[in-house]
Amino acid sequence: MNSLSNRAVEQLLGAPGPQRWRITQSLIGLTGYLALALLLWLGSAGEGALLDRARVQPPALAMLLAGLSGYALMRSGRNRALAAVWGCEPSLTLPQSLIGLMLVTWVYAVTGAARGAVLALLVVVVMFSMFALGRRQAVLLAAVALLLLAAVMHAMTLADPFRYRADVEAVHLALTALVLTGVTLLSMRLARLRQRLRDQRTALARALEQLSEIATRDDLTGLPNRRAMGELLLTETARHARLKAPLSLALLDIDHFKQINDRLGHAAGDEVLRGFARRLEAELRGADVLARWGGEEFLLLLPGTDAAQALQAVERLREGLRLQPFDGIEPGMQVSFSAGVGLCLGQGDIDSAIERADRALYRAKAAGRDRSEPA
Ligand SMILES: Nc1nc2c(ncn2[C@@H]2O[C@H](COP(=O)(O)OP(=O)(O)OP(=O)(O)O)[C@@H](O)[C@H]2O)c(=O)[nH]1
Repeated sequence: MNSLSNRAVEQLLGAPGPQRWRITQSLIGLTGYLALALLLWLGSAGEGALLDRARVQPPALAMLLAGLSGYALMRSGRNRALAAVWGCEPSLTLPQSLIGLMLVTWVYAVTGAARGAVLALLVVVVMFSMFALGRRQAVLLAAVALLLLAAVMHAMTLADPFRYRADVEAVHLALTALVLTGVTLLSMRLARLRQRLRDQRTALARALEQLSEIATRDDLTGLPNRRAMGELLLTETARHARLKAPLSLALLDIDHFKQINDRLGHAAGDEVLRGFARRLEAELRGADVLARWGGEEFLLLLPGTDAAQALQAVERLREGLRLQPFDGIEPGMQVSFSAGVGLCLGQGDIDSAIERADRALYRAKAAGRDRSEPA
């Protein structure tokens, strides 16, 4: 039963999303037109009716046609193509409101003594449209509504000055102008509030992005930090176990870094860390990830790489580093690193694999530095 009603809603309103909202709005418009056409029909029924059937029938039919075509346009999705051609938003609010205004002023012209009530409808059309329009379009729409009304009133006072007195029409026009001005000012305020809300949402999204960047990046080198690498290790080991592919990691430590700091200063030491990260990253393959593990220590993750290939990759990094001396910090300055390189056998092996790499790194340091040791 539930799925049946869901299917009926889907048939009527289309798939969920922004277009469904537009279709719903067009259905609300169609309902409004239907209600007004029904009122005109009822008001013109029977002997001595308030309204003249011959005069109200054409605008009533035109309203039905407009309501149905509005729904058909949205339901078929043709509104998007039209919006692209006209350069407006896909709800087609402005053209639809202009049609609504013309129809309502037409109804005003044919409803004789009952026409005063129609003015409220004019305000309703403008009010509904203003929620979707920008400030300039809102003012334009209110101005068009008043101009249309003034033109119809003028024509009526010329055609039948006894029934349509100029002073009564002028009062109608002035009151409508007053209400429309109020509605326009209110909608401008709403538009400002909506804009502020949009700006706040954008700022919030940007702040969240920055926060996640801060939480996962090392600010000195721009590399993923220890926390991000920890998460990556968990997902990558699980993925590689599923793929039954090897995964290696290498712990890299810059040699004699304390001396660099002591001799050149902490700021130069920072610059070396940045330059080291940049140089190594430039040599890495797309899938490999280098993270700052702490101090002058880096962890390299090599997906789809066995231990022998990982050792080769680390030696390629060493060669790349050798070819790019740190001239900007001190002419001819060479920076080297020692590394422990080995396989990681799965999620449960992450900590021990890092420990094995750390012990291998210690051996590389003990053996004279600037070399790699298998873990
Ligand atoms: N400039 C700078 N120095 C750092 C940073 N993090 C750690 N260090 C320094 O890195 C140095 C590491 O020194 P040690 O652990 O003795 O190692 P080392 O001098 O590289 O010697 P070996 O590793 O044995 O070759 C310490 O002096 C730390 O203060 C940093 O972010 N910036």
